[in-house]
Amino acid sequence: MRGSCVRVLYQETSAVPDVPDDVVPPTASTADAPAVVGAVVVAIDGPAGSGKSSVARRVAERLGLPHVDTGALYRAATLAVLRAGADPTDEADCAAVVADTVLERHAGRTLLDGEDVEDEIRGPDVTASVSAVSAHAAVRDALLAAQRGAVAEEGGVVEGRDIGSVVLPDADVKVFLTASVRERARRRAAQLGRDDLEDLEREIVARDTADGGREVAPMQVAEDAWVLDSSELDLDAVVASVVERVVEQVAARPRDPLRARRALPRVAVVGRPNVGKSTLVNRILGARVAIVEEKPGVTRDRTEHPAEWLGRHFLVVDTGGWEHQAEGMAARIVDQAEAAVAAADLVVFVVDATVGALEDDERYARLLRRSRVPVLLVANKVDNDRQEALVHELYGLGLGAAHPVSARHGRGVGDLLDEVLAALPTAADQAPAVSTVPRVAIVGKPNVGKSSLFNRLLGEERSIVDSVAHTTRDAVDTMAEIDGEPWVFVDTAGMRRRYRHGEETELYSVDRTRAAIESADLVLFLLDASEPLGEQDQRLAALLREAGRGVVLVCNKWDLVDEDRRLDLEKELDRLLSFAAWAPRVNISAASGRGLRRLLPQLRTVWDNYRRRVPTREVNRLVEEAVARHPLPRQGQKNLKIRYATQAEVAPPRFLLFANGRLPASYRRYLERELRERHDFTGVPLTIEDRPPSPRQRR
Ligand SMILES: Nc1ncnc2c1ncn2[C@@H]1O[C@H](COP(=O)(O)OP(=O)(O)OP(=O)(O)O)[C@@H](O)[C@H]1O
Ligand SMILES: Nc1ccn([C@@H]2O[C@H](COP(=O)(O)O)[C@@H](O)[C@H]2O)c(=O)n1
Repeated sequence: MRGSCVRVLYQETSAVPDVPDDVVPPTASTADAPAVVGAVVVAIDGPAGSGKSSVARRVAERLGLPHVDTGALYRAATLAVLRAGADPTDEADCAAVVADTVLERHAGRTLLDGEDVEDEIRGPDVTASVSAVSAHAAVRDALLAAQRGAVAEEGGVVEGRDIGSVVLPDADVKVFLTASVRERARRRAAQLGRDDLEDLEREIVARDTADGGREVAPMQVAEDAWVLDSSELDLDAVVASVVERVVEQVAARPRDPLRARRALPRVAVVGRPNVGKSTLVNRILGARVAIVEEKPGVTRDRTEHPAEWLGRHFLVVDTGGWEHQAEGMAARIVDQAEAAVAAADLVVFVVDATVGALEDDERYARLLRRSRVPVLLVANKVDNDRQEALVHELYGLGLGAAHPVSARHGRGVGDLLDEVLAALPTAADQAPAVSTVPRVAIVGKPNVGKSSLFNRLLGEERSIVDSVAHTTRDAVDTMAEIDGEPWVFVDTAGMRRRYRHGEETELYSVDRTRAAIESADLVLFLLDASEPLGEQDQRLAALLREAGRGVVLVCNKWDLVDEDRRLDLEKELDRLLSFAAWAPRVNISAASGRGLRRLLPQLRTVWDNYRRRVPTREVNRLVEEAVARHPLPRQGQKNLKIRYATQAEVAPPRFLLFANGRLPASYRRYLERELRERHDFTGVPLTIEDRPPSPRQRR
């Protein structure tokens, strides 16, 4: 059997290697896929000939997103059915054909079992039968995960009939593109060079009726879709309004750090060679459809695949076999497996239950126990009840009870996936809500005066409203009202003192400070102005640089600073905080209270700036004017162009530039300076990202 699976690839592919039964190998690669930052998903549904493909392709091009033509998949599946001589109205026949077919899309072409069929699927025979084939639940099921997976990482502009309602109900923007039947027939006639308008109208109505009247996933206007009637609009006007809509939507999207930092949680499947990892991965990906994808910079020894279970999406990372003291190629595989563990949110450690725990399994278990990643131990090859007893022998690995599965037969895999979901972080776990009350972390090396500053800030008339202890560590956040305004001070327990070896020390650690900074909006970075700045200050500055929070620099012990020290300090500060020239500075003496009057107003200003939003129109005007003053450089043969600009996020502000190539960092810095000149972003880091076209669009 040629593999009991439909493989649907939306990536550039090389030759498809021979594969053993039920193993889907990684074959695709994206040369330099853009980072998963602010991936946008645009769904464009609509009736036949309404302009979906033309609009989706251009919108994708303009926004630097992949274009996903789902109709091409149904058309290719239909061609396979016709070629097999199967009956397009017979669900079982169609499903059987589709299950034994390899469908690929790359560079705008459609391949059926390796053959380019892009032109043939657009012909009248396929068009006449495609509605019948696509009405079958079994066919739709087979293609569903592939369509979702196609946008799981990079986002994309996806066109079809049920994208906004069924395939991607969480799409950022949903457009239902329509036009009168007469207009669509006219356009089609022009496109195909036909003049039988009435026949064309009849064909269009027949396809709309079938697609809108079927029981499964009919064509329909999704509840939150924007209906755009293009009967009296030309193509450019339609494209411009869709792009504008997307840009506005992205700008209005609430801050979502999970999405911004990493799209999906990762589950790494690891274990010795031949314990059944790949078979398990294929089971997890779903019996019949997998988008096989290689990540840039990742060799075939470690591949990532979008997967879904009970409506939740995650990435499954398939790794090569782990061996102790491996050399050469095997050593590289081990490196990749270890890297996969380090980057994972959850590790599925597979052991062959029929041979029990070998020395290498024990070594690997020790390594995993030391890692901070949660681990699910899986006993594979448990094909029947009798073999369940084998599981108990794996307790000795110290990773808890093993989950018995048979990856080959699917036994126990559903239960395992339930466990995977339970162990994975949810979006709610990872994405702190947008703050309405500012959260402030006071950070600085031990004994720099954090507690004194905190007490001074709160003063006598100010009331502590509440202190909330976290459950996982002894951090305490303090909510306080200062001059009638609520503030949260993060991890105030970290400022407390404790005794160790007879000495008073602070509860201080870099990890703890990092956690405090990450959970805050604003940071008061406290330095001892009276002493040379040292290594600990540098370490904290590095944390600040990474975290991208609002910052007020506080130079404490100012009463001890003489003229010589002041001159040295300026130089030291220039070096230490060269990346944060935007941070305001207040010199204080927390002990005497001198200078403190100025601190709270600064903090308020930074808080306002941190949430500042510049309207899209204004951002575009500013960029246009900046480009007019300093034209963009050429990139090879191409004139670089910024097509749109928008502020995609607040708190902290993030700007997106949709360009036709990579903008030099120096140019982004220039635009940052322009933004700061016209808008008050004192105290706030600005991120200026460009979104060049995806590799597929560059071809
Ligand atoms: N707003 C428009 N004004 C004029 N022509 C248009 C407009 N939109 C699309 N067209 C033209 O109409 C024709 C059909 O468009 P297109 O193939 O993109 O439709 P479609 O919705 O993808 O069709 P199908 O569902 O059959 O695949 C193309 O020649 C396209 O250039
Ligand atoms: N999401 C989708 C996309 C398409 N179909 C079916 O495929 C036919 C061809 O689509 P085109 O966009 O290429 O015209 C279409 O008529 C539908 O029957 C679908 O069902 N769902």
